[in-house]
Parts: sequence; C-alpha cells; structure tokens
Amino acid sequence: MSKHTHSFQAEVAQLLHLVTHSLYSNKEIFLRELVSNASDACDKLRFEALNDATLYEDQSNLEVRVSFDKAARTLTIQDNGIGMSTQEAIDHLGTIAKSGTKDFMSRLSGDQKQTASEQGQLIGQFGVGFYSGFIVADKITVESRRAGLKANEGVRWTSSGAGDFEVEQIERAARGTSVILHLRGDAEEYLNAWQLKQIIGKYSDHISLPILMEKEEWKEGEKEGEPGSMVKTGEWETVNKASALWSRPKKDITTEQYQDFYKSISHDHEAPLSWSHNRVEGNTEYTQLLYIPAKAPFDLWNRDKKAGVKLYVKRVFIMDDAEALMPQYLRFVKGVIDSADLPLNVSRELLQESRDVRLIRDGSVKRVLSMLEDLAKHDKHEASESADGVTDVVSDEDKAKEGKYSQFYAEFGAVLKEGLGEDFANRERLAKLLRFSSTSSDTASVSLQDYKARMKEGQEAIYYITADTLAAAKNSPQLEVFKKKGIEVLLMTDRVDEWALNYLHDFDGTPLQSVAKGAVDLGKLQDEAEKKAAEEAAEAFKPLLAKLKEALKDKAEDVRVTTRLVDSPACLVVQDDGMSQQLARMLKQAGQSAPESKPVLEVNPEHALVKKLDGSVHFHDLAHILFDQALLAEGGLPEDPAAYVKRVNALLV
Ligand SMILES: Nc1ncnc2c1ncn2[C@@H]1O[C@H](COP(=O)(O)OP(=O)(O)OP(=O)(O)O)[C@@H](O)[C@H]1O
Repeated sequence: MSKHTHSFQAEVAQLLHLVTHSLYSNKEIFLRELVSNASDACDKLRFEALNDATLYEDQSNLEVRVSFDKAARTLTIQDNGIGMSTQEAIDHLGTIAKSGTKDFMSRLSGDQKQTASEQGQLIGQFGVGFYSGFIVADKITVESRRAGLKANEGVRWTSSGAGDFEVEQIERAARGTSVILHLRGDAEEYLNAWQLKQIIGKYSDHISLPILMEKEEWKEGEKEGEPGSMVKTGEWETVNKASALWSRPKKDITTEQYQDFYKSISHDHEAPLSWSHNRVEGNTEYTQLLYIPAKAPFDLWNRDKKAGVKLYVKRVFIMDDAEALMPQYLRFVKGVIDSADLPLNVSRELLQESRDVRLIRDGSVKRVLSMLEDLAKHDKHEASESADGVTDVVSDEDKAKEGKYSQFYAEFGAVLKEGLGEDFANRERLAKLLRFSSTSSDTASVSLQDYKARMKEGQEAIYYITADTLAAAKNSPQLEVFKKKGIEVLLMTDRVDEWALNYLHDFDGTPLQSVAKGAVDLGKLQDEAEKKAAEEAAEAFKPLLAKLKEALKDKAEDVRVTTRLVDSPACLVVQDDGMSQQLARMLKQAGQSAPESKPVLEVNPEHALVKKLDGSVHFHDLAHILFDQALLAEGGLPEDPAAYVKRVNALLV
C-alpha cells in the first residue's frame, strides 16, 4: 500500500491548535497521556486475550518502554498492547470519538473568548490524550500492529500536527505501538533519563504495568581532559513502582500520592476535595478508592458520559461503566473499584445482573454518602463551650474539612438532588444532605434539620417556593404573609428542584408544602380573628369575584380571596394537585408537552386596587392587568404582552 494523506476532523485541528498554544506551561503532561494510552492498550489486550489467548503471540509479559535518541532528537513510547490496524489508526488518531469532547471543543471555539491560560485550565479538565504529544513534538510517527494481524499488516501514521496526516502499510514484527516524538528545539530537556524518570514517578507510578527505561552509567572521558558522560548499558530497568496504588495498605500511602493518583485518573489538575479508601470484606470482597472532586467538570450535565469509576478485577482493568457501579446522581465521583470475586471475563450484560456488582454499588453509594455526611458535619465549627467551661478542641484533621461541604454543594448540589428521584433507598440520607437558601439566608446553607429546629410554634409544614432566580423567589407576593408572620420559607431556584421535590413529600415526619400551591392554610399560625376576617371578606367579595371570574374565564381556573398577600393586590397559585407554573414553563422551554392547566387568581381584599375594582368603568382592563401583573411577578410573561402594555398605557394617560 502506498502512502495516503488524510485530513484531520475539524475538531481535531482545533484541539491541536489549542493544545500547542495553551498547554505550554504544563508541557510534561504529554508523557502521562502517552504512557496512559500505552497502558490502556495493554489492558485491552489482556481483556481480549481472556477469550483468545493466541493474541499474546509468544509474548505475554505486557510492558511499556520509554527510550530516547539524543542524536536524532526523538523520544519513543513503546508498548506491546493491542496495537492498531490501519483503519483503527485512521479512525482513532484522526478523529475525536468522544461526544463530550466534541461539545467541549465547540464551546471553546464558540463565542466564549477565553485567554490562552483559561483555555489551558479548561483543557486540563479532560484528557487531551494522544494529541498532547504535539506540545513537545513538531512531528509524530506512530508505528503499530494490531495483535492477531500478520507482520506485513503494520501501519505507519505520520503527522506534523497541522491539517493532515499520512498513513502507509509497513512490515512490523512486534505487536503493539511505538509513538515516536520528533522533539521541538525547545523540548530537548526530555532527552534526559533523569528528567523522564522524575515525570514517570510523578504521574505514572501507579500504572500497574512495568515501565522500562534503558539503564545508564557514568563513563569517564576516554582521554585526559575529556568530559565524562552517561552512556546506555543495553540493560532495561523498571522505573515505576508498578503496583496499583489502591492495593497498597493505607498507611503506606501519602496524601500526595493519593492526590497524584486522582489527578492521573481524572485529568483534573486540582486536588480532590476528599477521598475514601477501603477494603471491604464480607459477602463480596472488594477494594474501593473513591474521590470527590473539588470542581465540577465541564460536562457534568451530560448524563451519557462515561462514569468516573473504573472497575478492576484483581488489578486487571475491566471497564468504565456508568450505571452498574455508581448511580447517575453520583456521576461526579471518580475512582477505582477492584473486585476479588467477579470473573475476569465479566461482560456488560453480566454486570447489570450480578449480585456482587449490586452489593458493590450499594456499598460504594453508602461510602460516598458517609463521606459527604462527614464533610457536612465539619463544614462549620462553632466554638462551643460546655457548662463546665471546657472548650471543644477541634482536631487538625477536622479543621481541614471546614468549608468543604459548602464548596461541594455549590458545585454538585443540584446533581445530588437528582438522587431523590433515583435512589429511593437512600432518600432520607440524601434529604439530610440538601441545603437551601431561605428567607433568612441568601446562601444555600439551610438544611432541612436547621429549618425544622427553627420552626415556629404551631407551624405544621416546611414551606418552600420555587422560582427561576433568587430575586424572583425572594420578592414573590406569595411570601408576604409568611414574612409578616416571621415564618421562614425555603427558596428553591435550581432547575431540578421542582422535579426532585415531587419525590420528597415530607422530612422527618413534617410535610413539605409549596406556598404557591393550593389555598394558604397556615393552620395554627393563624388566629381566630384572622380566620374570621378572611371568611367575612370572602362573603363580601362574592359578587366581585363572580365578575372577575367571568372576565378572566379564559385565563384563570378560579378567582378567590386570600390572606396570603399583604402588599400586593393579587397572585397566582395552582391547585393542590396541579403542576406548578414554573415546572410547566420549564417543560415547555425544553420542548416537552406540559398539561394545560389554568392557575387560580387570588386577590387581596385589603388592597386599594382591588377595592377600587368594583364599579370602575375600567373594570375589564383592570381585571386583565391584575392577572398579567400577577404572572409577571412570578417570572412569567403575559400571553399577549402588547395588549398588556396597551391597557396599562390607556390607564396612564
Ligand atoms: N498506544 C496505543 N495503542 C493502541 N491504541 C492507541 C494507543 N494510543 C492511542 N490509541 C487509540 O487512539 C485513541 C485516541 O487516543 P486519545 O489518547 O486521544 O484518547 P483516549 O485514550 O480515548 O482518551 P483519554 O486519553 O482522554 O482517556 C484511543 O482511544 C485508542 O483507541
């Protein structure tokens, strides 16, 4: 086969441009990425060979070799893993298959103009993988042969990282892949064994395969006065620890090693917020090392992305699998689960059905929730002094957890709420982890326990309101009577709140009640005189309500008098069993059908505008304005905005 030139997919060209221009300050990560690809390729071979041992050919020792040639200025990363066929080289090294990465690329090159360093930080969040080689190389040659193919079915892929790459068929006896980097003039520091070992130690120590480098020894100059130098001995040595970090005892692992391992599996450049490392024995035996990141990744909302938890069986990598190991609402968790009981050739189908996997998943969810509970417990330390004058001493370890739960919640709180609908078994634990803003706190820091502890005497429900923004929630007319009476109301502004709260009817025996649903019933919080006044008003307003109902029959289900308003003339509420206006709007925005239900208009009998209505020559216009304004106040839009403006203007002149 002769040489063929192919063009990179547009996103690859963009990625290459960004990689070479913005990752320059952190050049060395290229080695981590290429070694990790090499190790993945060996894992893949091991996995495929479970069903077909001939793929090992006569070489079953899997390894990665890193070597350099000073004279040619090349650095080579070679593995004897699965290798690539010609078509695979074209497909995998010329396109980006991962959908999340594609979205991300289009975001980066869209309207948002970030500086190079911001882009660098963003890119650092996902694996740039193979293309990171171009940070240090102006040309990359990949030579490969897929396991099982003949020696003359090798492939050579070459590119200078501009717009295209060349592919040709070659003879290659060795199975696996060599990535040969032709280093740029300013990347010669990587032609140095000591430097390479440092980087491998930093990023790739945990790789469970041996990474080999050729041994060097010091040789004096041949003649007097001639300087000595390091020369290669022809003998290869293992330069990484080659032991899976999670399989080592906790006491032998430093904080730094835990953090470095996290960075290498997550592509995150920031240290994680917390982690938990355990060996679980019992019905099924496994080791878990689970991390909670400090920052949400760019594709947190992509529910289809691969989960961050990798499954190993006795240290052999099996797969990244979303659903089987971690539920969707914990998709931000990263880490490793290594089972001692599952068969090595476990398939995806089997995973879904396996009792062991179910136990592992339950155990891992519990572990993550405990980690979060612990962070929540230590989020704030109030100096507490007991009666005998003894001040609680907070350990350094607990001190270090201060503020972490708030940080976690700001990043992942909205995702955690999905759990209310997804994970019934843990709903109560999840409910305790929720935090909200309220009429007494602008920050999302009020837990349902806090709320309950502050409830007024006679208060029988946990009140909440949902809105698009905090300002809209805070200024909602529906809150007026609650403010007047000093009753706290939770303000919910996450898009997921409405949906999630459908699954949480009560907390610790106290019902949750939306202040925008049904008639307001403050129960024991309302005194007899107030109840009587409300009944009298309802009676006295009957004729007016009937007229309003007739005027607004296309818009409102009903019109009634309310005691929930203090300063506003009117507000909209939905029937007890109805879908809130907010949720209906969200569904429509998302292109889904929402049941057409008309809201109830509630009017404030004490308000001057309402009192003026009866007998006004503008009754019809005022009725519509009243309705449209109530809609505006809760973040909606009048059905016919121009008609609304016309009506108001007619009254203004
Ligand atoms: N040494 C290798 N041996 C065999 N295949 C490889 C090798 N290096 C890369 N590939 C193939 O090229 C693909 C693209 O590699 P790249 O590093 O860009 O992304 P990735 O490994 O899929 O993702 P990430 O690096 O983010 O985990 C890989 O998925 C793999 O199929």
